[in-house]
Amino acid sequence: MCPLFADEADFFYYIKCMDSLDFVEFNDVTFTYPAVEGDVDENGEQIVPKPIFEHFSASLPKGFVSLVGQNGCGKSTLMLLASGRLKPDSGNVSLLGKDVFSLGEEEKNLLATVIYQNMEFETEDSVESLLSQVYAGGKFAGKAVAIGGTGDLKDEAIRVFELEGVLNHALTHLSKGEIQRVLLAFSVLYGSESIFMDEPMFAMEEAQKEKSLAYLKEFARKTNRTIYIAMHELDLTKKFAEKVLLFYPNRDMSFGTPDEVLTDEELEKAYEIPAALLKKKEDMTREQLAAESAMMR
Ligand SMILES: Nc1ncnc2c1ncn2[C@@H]1O[C@H](COP(=O)(O)OP(=O)(O)OP(=O)(O)O)[C@@H](O)[C@H]1O
Repeated sequence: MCPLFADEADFFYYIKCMDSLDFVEFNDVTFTYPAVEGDVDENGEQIVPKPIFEHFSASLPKGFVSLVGQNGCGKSTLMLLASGRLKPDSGNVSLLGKDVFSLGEEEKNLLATVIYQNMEFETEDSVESLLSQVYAGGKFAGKAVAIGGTGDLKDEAIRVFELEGVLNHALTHLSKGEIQRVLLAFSVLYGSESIFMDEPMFAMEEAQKEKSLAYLKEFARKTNRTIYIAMHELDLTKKFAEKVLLFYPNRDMSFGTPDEVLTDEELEKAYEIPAALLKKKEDMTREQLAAESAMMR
C-alpha cells in the first residue's frame, strides 16, 4: 500500500507513489463549497462550511483506478477538482501536466471527460445520432478501430454496452440503466485522455456492470487512457480495479492495489463498521446496520 504522509498539525497530506508522477497532481489545494442558504446553527447564524480539502497535496498515477469510501467522504469532489470542473480556493491542480481549471472548454474536455452522478438531458436526438456526434466531435474524430482488433469502435461500444435496442430512441425516453450505458459509450467514443466517472453504473444489471468494467479496463490499457471511477461495489473494485484510492471519514486516503488497500482493517477504518458486515451493507437499512454492528462489537 502506498503510504500516506499526513501532517496532522496543518492538514498537509501527501500521497506519493513510485509510479505516480504522471497523471494528476494536487498542490496545496484547499477547497470549500459555498455556504448553503438556510443552513443556520441554533443561534440562527449562517453556518460557514468547512473545507472539504485543506492544504491537500497528492500525486496520483494513470491507470484504471477505483475510488471507494463512505457517502460524503469526498470522492466526487476530488474527481471534480482533478478534472478542472471545480476551482480550488487556493493551490492548483495539474492534470497530465496542465493547469486544468484554466483551460478552455474544448481543451479541458479533450483532457478529461466527466460522467456526473445525475446527468440530465433535454435533447430529442436519437441515441444513434448522439453517439455519432460524440464520436465525430472528440479525439478520435469518428474513426477508431475497435479495441477487440477488428471493426469500428462505435459498433463495438454499441455491442458491449448493449445499445442495439435503443439506437432509435431519444435519450430522454430511456430508463436510468439505459442512460448509464449510453453515457459509458459516449465516454469511450469521445476518446479524451482521461475519464472521471461518478457511480456510473448503479442502475445497471450486475452482468452489465461486469461486462462494462472488463471492457473499460481493457479500453484504458489498450488506448493508454486513464479512468478514475467512484463506485460503492467493493466486490467489483476487487475484481476489476488496477489500483484503489480508499477514503477515510477524516479525508485521509490510502492508495494501492485492491489486495493492499482493501484489507479488513483498512475497510473497518474507512466504513466504521465491522468488515464482515460490509458485504451485506447495501441490502440493510441504517438502523439494521447499527443494530448488527453493535451486536458484533
Ligand atoms: N454542491 C455542494 N454544496 C455543498 N456541499 C457539498 C456539495 N457537494 C458535496 N458537498 C459536501 O461535500 C462533502 C463531500 O461530498 P462528495 O460528493 O465529494 O462525497 P462522495 O464521497 O462523492 O459521496 P457519495 O458517495 O455520496 O457520492 C459532503 O459532506 C457533501 O455533503
